Amino acid sequence: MSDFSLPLDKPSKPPVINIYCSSKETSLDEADKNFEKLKSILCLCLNTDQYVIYHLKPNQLFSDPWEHNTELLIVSSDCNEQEPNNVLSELIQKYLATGGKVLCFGASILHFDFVERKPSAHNSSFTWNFTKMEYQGKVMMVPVISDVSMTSSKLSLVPFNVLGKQENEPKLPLVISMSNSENGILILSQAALDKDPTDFLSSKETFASLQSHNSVRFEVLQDLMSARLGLDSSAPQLPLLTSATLLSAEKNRKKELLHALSCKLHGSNLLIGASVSLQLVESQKDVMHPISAQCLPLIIQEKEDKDVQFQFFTPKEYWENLQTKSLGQLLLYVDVVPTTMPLLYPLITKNYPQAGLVAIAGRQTSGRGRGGNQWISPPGCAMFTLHVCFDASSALGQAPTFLQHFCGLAMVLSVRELPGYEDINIEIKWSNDIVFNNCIKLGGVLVDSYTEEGKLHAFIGAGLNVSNHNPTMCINDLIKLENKMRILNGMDVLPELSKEKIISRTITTFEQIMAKFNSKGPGDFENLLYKYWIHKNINKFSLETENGKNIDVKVCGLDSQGHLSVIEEKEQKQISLNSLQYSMDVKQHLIFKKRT
Ligand SMILES: O=C(O)CCCC[C@@H]1SC[C@@H]2NC(=O)N[C@@H]21
Repeated sequence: MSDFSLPLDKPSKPPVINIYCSSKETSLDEADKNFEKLKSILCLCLNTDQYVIYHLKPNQLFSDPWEHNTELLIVSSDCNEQEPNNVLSELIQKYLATGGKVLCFGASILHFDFVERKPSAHNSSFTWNFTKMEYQGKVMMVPVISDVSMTSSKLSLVPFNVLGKQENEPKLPLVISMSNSENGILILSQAALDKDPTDFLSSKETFASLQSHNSVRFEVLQDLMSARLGLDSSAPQLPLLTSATLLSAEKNRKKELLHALSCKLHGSNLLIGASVSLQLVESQKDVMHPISAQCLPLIIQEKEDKDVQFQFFTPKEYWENLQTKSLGQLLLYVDVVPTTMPLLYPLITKNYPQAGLVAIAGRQTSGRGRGGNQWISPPGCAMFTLHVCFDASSALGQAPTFLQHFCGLAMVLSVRELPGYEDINIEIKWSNDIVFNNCIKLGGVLVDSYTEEGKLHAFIGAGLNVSNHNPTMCINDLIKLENKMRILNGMDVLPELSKEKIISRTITTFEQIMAKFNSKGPGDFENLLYKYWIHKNINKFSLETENGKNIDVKVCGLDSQGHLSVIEEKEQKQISLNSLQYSMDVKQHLIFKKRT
C-alpha cells in the first residue's frame, strides 16, 4: 500500500453544503441572489474553511448525484411558493432515509400532514406576519408566512422535538427537528431565519425590530448548525466583516455630503443600494454585530477624523499623500468587507455628484476581478473603488473605456514617478494588468458604470499587490531587488512603500490625467501610456477571428474610443478590439475571443 493512501475517516473532497432556493415565481436571477444571501449568512455561522457551499439548482435535483457528498441540504422557500412541492418532498424523504441532513426554511414547501394551510393560503398571494419566537430561553422577533402553521396535534404522529415556539404559545411550534433511525435529521422552520432585516424595509418599525434581534437570530442559526446538525461552527479563517467609517480631511465635505444625502434616507438612517445598503450610525458603540454583507453600518461621526485608527489602514499616511481637488477627499474606509465595488452606490446623489468618493478596504473576502474572476485580497494589497461622474455627452462620456487606462497608468506612475523609484519595472499590459517582466501580474483595474439623467457614473476598482510575496510578487519585492543593485553601486536604499501612499498617489495622478484629457484631448495621456506599455516591444500577435481562423496583427495603440487598435499585417487593415470581448495571452502571442 502506498504511503500516500487517504486515512479511512477523511473525505477525499471537502463536504458540501447545498442550498436549494425555491424559484417558482421568482426569476432565476432572484434565486441566484437568494443563494448569495444565504451563503453570506452561512459564512457568519459556520467554519467555512471546512465546507464548500454550492447552489443546487432545480435542474440539478435529478440530474446530479448531489446526495453523495452533501453534508447538509438547505431549502429556502419564499412567499411565492407555498403549495407543497411533492417532488422535492419525495426526494428529501429519500435523502433523509440514507442519513441525510436537511434544514428547511418555510415549512409549507414540504408535503407534511401537520402543516396546515388556512383556505386563504391556497391563493397565490401570501403575506408575512411577525411574531415573537422563544428558542431555548432566547426571544426574538421572526417573520413567518401568514395562514400557514404546524399543528401540534397532527405532529404527534411523527417523532419530533420543538426547538422554537411562539412565545407564550407552547402549542405553536415554529422550529422542529425530526430524526430517523438512519440518523437523518430534518429541521423544519416556519420562522424565516434565512431572511435578513433588510428584506423587510417597507416598514420602518418592522425593520428596526428585526434588526435589534439580528444577533439572536445568528446565535439560533449557529446552534441549529452545530448542536442540532453536528456541523463545525468554530471560527473560520475568514475574518468577520467590520463596519465602515466615513472620513474626510475637511469636516465640511463630510457635512455637505450628509446634507445632500438627507433626502435619500429611508427612515432616519438607511441608504439603500442595489446589493449593499448602508446604515448610518453615529459611532462604533451604535454598531450591531454580526455585520451582514447586505447592510453595512457606516460610522459618520465619532472622534475627530485624525484620531481614528484601523487595523489595516493609517489615514494620516493617506491624507498626507493625497493632492487632489476633489477625488478621494471623501473616503469610506472598511477593514474587512466582501468587495468595495458596490459600496459607493448608496452614497451617490445628484445633489452632490462631484463628491469624488472613494471606498478603500483593508481586506476583501470576495474580491472581484475582471471577467467574473476572483481577486485575492489580503491586507497587503492596495484596494479601492473610486467614483467619477461626468456628462454622458462629454468626450469621456462618449469614450468611458479610457477611464480604465487612466487608472492603470496612474497606478504605475504612483510608484515610478517617485524620485529613486523610476526603475521599479512595473508596466501595463493590455487591457489593464500591471505586470513585472511582461507577465507576472501585480495589479489590475475593473470598471462598473451606469448612465442616469444624462450623467455617466463610473466606479473604478483597482487592486495592486504592495506587500504580499504570494501568490505572485509585490511592489515591495521589486523594491528589494532594486535595493540589492543600489547597494552594489553604493547608493542609498529605497524605503518600501505603503499601500496608503500608493492609493493616494494613484488617485492624485488619475485626477491630473483626467483633467488634461478633458482640456487637451488624448495626446499627452497616450504618449505617457505608451512609455510604460509592454506593447511597445511585444506587439506581434495572432488574432482569433469570427470564422475560427487566426490572422497576424500588430498592436499599434488605442483607438479614439480607448479600444485596442491593431493592424492586420497582410491587408494593412485597422481593427479595433474591445476588452470586454477579447483577452490577450502574451506568452503565446495570442489575442482570443472571451468565452462567455
Ligand atoms: O481582474 C482584474 O485585473 C481587476 C482586479 C480589480 C481588483 C479590485 S480590488 C478593489 C476593487 N474591489 C474588488 O472587488 N475588485 C476591485
